[in-house]
Amino acid sequence: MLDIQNITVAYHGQPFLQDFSLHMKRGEIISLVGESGSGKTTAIRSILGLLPQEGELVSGDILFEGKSLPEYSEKEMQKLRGSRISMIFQDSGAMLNPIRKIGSQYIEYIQKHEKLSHKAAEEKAVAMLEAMRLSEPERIMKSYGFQLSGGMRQRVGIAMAMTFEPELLLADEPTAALDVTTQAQIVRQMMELRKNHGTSIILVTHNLGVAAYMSDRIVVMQNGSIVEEGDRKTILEQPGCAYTRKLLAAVPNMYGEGYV
Ligand SMILES: Nc1ncnc2c1ncn2[C@@H]1O[C@H](COP(=O)(O)OP(=O)(O)OP(=O)(O)O)[C@@H](O)[C@H]1O
Repeated sequence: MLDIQNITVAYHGQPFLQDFSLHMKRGEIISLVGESGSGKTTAIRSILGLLPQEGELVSGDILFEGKSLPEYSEKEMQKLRGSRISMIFQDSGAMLNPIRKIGSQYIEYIQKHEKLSHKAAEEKAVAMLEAMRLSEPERIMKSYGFQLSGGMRQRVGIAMAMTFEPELLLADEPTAALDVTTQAQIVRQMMELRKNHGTSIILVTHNLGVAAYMSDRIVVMQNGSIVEEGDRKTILEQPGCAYTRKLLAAVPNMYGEGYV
């Protein structure tokens, strides 16, 4: 479903992400792991054409269901984002407008992608918030972002990203800022999305525990390149490269569901 072919991304004209390739099947979960600055975010932002101004995709191609994403117009991309491909960030809640109530933003977002009455859109939003195990969804709809905790805001952002059961979910450190219980809930929610809708997920994470728990495959990155990739078991039990071993050694206790 997604085929990233040898892409190179430059910042200020200097190539950084080099020759990055990734082939992904429907319903697959792949984690990108690596130290800060290794290029994980750059890789997933290029898929959606959301590189910062200084960044540029200089070569390679990204095929989504056989179509070249870099050839999409901005309008076509906007239609794709948030419906067929969604992205969640470490602080998705920060994308909410602070001076508007959550409900009106959520309803507007739904109506942008689907022809629904105000009432039907509202019901859909409330149902998604409930699915994120947010209690009192009606109250949340009437709140401003600052009236919610960071973890609640994050779950609102994730609910929005999941509203249209995307075919591909790009998750950039989605649980990093959350407490362990909320982390586990969100991880389960993502797994359910895959189970119920066959969503493919690319997860960027520092947390090898989360990567170990969720992914079918793990891709290890360093300095803008892939240094190792393989199925979860191989990477965790027989890492081939010293850098992967170092990352693994830095995780105190990564086995067992208790970690996530
Ligand atoms: N806006 C930018 N302008 C210039 N260089 C950038 C910019 N964004 C990223 N870079 C370069 O790309 C490198 C990788 O950044 P990226 O965010 O992709 O890494 P990462 O592995 O996701 O790191 P982190 O885990 O800290 O988010 C940075 O160290 C920097 O050199």
